[in-house]
Amino acid sequence: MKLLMKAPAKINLSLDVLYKRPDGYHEVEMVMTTIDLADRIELAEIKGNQIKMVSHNRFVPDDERNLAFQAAKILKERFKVNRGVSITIDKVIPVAAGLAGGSSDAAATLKGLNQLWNLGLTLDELARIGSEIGSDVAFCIYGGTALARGRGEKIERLPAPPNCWVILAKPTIGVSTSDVYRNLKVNELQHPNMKAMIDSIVQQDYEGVCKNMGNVLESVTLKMHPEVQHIKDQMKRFGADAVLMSGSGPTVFGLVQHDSRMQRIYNGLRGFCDQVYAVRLIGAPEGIV
Ligand SMILES: C[C@@](CO)(OP(=O)(O)O)[C@H](O)COP(=O)(O)OP(=O)(O)OC[C@H]1O[C@@H](n2ccc(N)nc2=O)[C@H](O)[C@@H]1O
Ligand SMILES: Nc1ncnc2c1ncn2[C@@H]1O[C@H](COP(=O)(O)OP(=O)(O)O)[C@@H](O)[C@H]1O
Repeated sequence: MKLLMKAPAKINLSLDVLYKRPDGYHEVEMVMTTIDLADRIELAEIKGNQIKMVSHNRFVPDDERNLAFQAAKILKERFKVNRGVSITIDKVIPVAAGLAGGSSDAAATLKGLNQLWNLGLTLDELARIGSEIGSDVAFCIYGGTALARGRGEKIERLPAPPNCWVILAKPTIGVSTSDVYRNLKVNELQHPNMKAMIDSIVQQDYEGVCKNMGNVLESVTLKMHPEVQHIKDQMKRFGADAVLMSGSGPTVFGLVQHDSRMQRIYNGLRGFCDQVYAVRLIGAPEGIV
């Protein structure tokens, strides 16, 4: 038997860091939402008792370092599953980009294998297992829009934000999430207004969402990589309503509601940035409006 899963990317509409914890992680508050840019994962039963990992992208490991492999391994060991599976990733989401591609692949693998192996786990149980793999995996299990706290694994679901286009531009640099957190000066941050962001989403106030976007990790990544600031400036100049870096970066996203303005920004950015996408916010979990 075979299963095809969609693994959508996320953006952080708002990302705040409250303090550094004794365990080395940072206590965060983030509003996250899924976008219509997704990897495709094929899960196929194979003979034997192995996990076979297939990836045709040179930046994506095809062994136990892959987060999807780790997801399968945890389920297999914890629930004593004596069956083989091959996991094939068709990579669409840019890698090491602040879009949670690896976390989303892990989440889709957990959800798919839960079905394929008839494990009967709830979303909450899958999210708890996912958070052992990475801080963003729990959010990716639920999808949609959520406030994430703790190190990112405590999820409170939110309604979908007002509909709009998301234009993404990724400069040709990779950013290490742990480097960004390590260089963060937690006492010198300009905190975004998380409550105003959540209220704007609940009230379907598009201008409010735009006005309250903020990401404290920009203070590190923009200094390390000035080209990210340059892309932000260009996106604003071409007419985006609001512009922000996603996660630890380096991907920059801009929001816009009008189709013609989206097209103008997209065409403008294509002139000097290789990886540019224009997608819709999904905002609600698949199948739920
Ligand atoms: C910054 C964010 C925002 O959504 O996303 P990305 O930019 O990676 O997409 C997340 O917080 C990233 O989540 P994720 O990529 O799953 O992080 P993990 O694998 O758990 O951790 C990678 C490293 O980042 C640091 N880390 C991560 C999360 C956190 N709350 N505090 C931390 O200090 C730790 O040093 C950890 O070793
Ligand atoms: N399935 C996967 N897809 C992408 N990267 C993966 C995957 N599994 C492991 N990785 C590793 O995780 C690193 C971060 O990848 P990714 O999840 O795309 O970025 P981010 O954490 O910025 O959202 C990559 O450099 C890659 O080596």
